[in-house]
Amino acid sequence: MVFRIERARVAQVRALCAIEREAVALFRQHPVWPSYAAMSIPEQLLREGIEAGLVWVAVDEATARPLGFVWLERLNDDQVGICDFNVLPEQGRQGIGAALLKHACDWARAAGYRAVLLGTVADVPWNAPFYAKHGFVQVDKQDPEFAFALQRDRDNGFPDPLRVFMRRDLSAVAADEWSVWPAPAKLNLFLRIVGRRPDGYHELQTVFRILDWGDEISLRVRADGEIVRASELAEVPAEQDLVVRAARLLKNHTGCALGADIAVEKRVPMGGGLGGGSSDAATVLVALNELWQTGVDEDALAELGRQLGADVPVFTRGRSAWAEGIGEILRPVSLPRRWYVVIDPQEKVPTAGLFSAPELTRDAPATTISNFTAGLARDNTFEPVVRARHPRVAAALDWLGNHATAQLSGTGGCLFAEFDSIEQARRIARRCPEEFSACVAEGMQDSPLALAVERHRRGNRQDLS
Ligand SMILES: C[C@@](CO)(OP(=O)(O)O)[C@H](O)COP(=O)(O)OP(=O)(O)OC[C@H]1O[C@@H](n2ccc(N)nc2=O)[C@H](O)[C@@H]1O
Ligand SMILES: Nc1ncnc2c1ncn2[C@@H]1O[C@H](COP(=O)(O)OP(=O)(O)O)[C@@H](O)[C@H]1O
Repeated sequence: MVFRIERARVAQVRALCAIEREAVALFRQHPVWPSYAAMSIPEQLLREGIEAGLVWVAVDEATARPLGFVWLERLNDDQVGICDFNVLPEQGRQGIGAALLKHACDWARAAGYRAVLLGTVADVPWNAPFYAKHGFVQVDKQDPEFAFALQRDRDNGFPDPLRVFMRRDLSAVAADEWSVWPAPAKLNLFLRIVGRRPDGYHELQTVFRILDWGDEISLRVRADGEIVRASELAEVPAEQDLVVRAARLLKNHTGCALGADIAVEKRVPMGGGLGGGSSDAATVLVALNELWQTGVDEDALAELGRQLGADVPVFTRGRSAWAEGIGEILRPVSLPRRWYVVIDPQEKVPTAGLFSAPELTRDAPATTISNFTAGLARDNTFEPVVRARHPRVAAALDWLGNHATAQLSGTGGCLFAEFDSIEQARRIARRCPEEFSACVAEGMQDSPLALAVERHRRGNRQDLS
C-alpha cells in the first residue's frame, strides 16, 4: 500500500468517524469495551479540529481513500495532546500509524510546542507499547494536569488501572528547519467611513477582532539570501504575493543577508473581508524578524506592514484594536470573551470597487469607543452597497439574520454573528445551508501569532539553558 499524509478536509469527517468505529471494534473482548462502545466522535468537534488544521489523514495514494487519521488539540501555550488517533484495522502493520504520529509530532515541534501528551490503554500492543516505541514515556497519572481526563474516565466507566498517560518532549526547531506560524483572520465588529483623504483613501473607524482561526505560514531560513515561495496561490503570481513582498520589504529594510522559503496553507477565503492576505504578510514580517534575528521593534514592523496594506499593522501588533485613520491608528481594546459563526457566501467582493462606489456613504457620524462598548455602534457602511450588488451575500445575511444579528466583515463578502457561548455558535453553524460554508471561531485578545512568538522564544531559551 502506497499512502501519503495530508491535512484532513471537512468533507472527510464522516469517513474519519467510520475509521474510528472500525478501529474501536478491536476492543470488543477487552474490559474497556463498555465505555468505548457508548462513545463516538462528535462530528462538529472533529470538523472544528479540521478547520483549525489539527487533523492529518493518511490516504491511499491510488484511490485517495482515508486509511487513518491523527487529531491534535492544544492543551496550553506549550503542549498539545493527541485527541484521537486511529488506523483501519485491515491496514495495520504497514507503518501508517507510525507515519501519522511522526507527522503530528513534527508539526507540533515546528509550531514551537514543547511536548505531546496522550492518554492510552496500558495492556494492548497497539496502544501504550506502540507509543513507547515512538519516544513516548509514561508519566505520573496523579499529576494535576490529568485530573480532568481521569474524572472523564470515571464518568465514562473506563477501568482506571488500565489508563496510562504518556509524554514526548520536543526540542526547539533550528532556523534552517521548517517552522510554522499562525496567520489569524480578523472581523470588523463595526465599520464606518467618516471621511476621505486628499489621496483618495478613506478614513474609517472600526474595531478589529482577531480570531483563533486562520492561515498557516511555514518558513525556513536560506543562507543564499533568496526569497522563494514554496506554495501556489490561485491567481496570485509569486512577485505579487503579499508574503513574498513582506519578506523582501523586511530584507531591504534591515539589510539582512539571509533569505527564506515560504509556504502558505490558505484557509481564509481570499478577498472575503477577513484580512487573510494582510495577516499572511504580517506573520511573515513578525516571524522572519525572529528567525533572522533582525530585531525590528513593534512600531517599525507596523510601519512596514502599513506599506503593504491598510489592514496589516493590526496583525503585526497582535492585539484586537479600535482603529482610525485608514486603519493604521490603533488603540488596543479589551473585548469580552465571545464566539463567532463566520459565513463564507463564496462570492468575491472587490475591495477597491466598493470604495469607489458612488452610492457609498462617506460621511457617517464619527462614534467613540464607549459608544461601541455600550453596543451603540454595530453597523457597517458597506453593508447596503454589498447587499444591492451581491445577491448571494444578501441571501447569506438574510439567512444568518433569521437566527442572530448578522454583520458584514470589512468589505465582505464574509459575514458573521457573535455569541456568548461556543455551544450557541455551534448550533447555528450546524444549520448553515449547503450553498454557503460556516465555521466557528473564538475572538482573541492577543493574537495567536503573538502567542506563537512567545512560545518559540521560550523554546529557544530552554534549549540553550
Ligand atoms: C476596509 C477594510 C477593513 O478591514 O476592508 P477589507 O479589505 O478587510 O474588506 C480594510 O481597511 C481594507 O484594507 P486592505 O484590504 O488592506 O486595503 P488596501 O489593500 O490597503 O487597499 C485596497 C484599495 O481599497 C481602497 N481603500 C482602502 C482602504 C482605505 N482606508 N481606503 C480606501 O480607499 C483603495 O482604493 C485601495 O487601493
Ligand atoms: N498571500 C495572500 N493571500 C491572500 N491574498 C493575497 C495574498 N497575496 C496577495 N493577495 C491579494 O490580496 C487580495 C485581498 O486579500 P485578502 O486579504 O484575503 O482579503 P480582504 O482584504 O478582503 O480581507 C486577494 O484577492 C489577492 O489578490
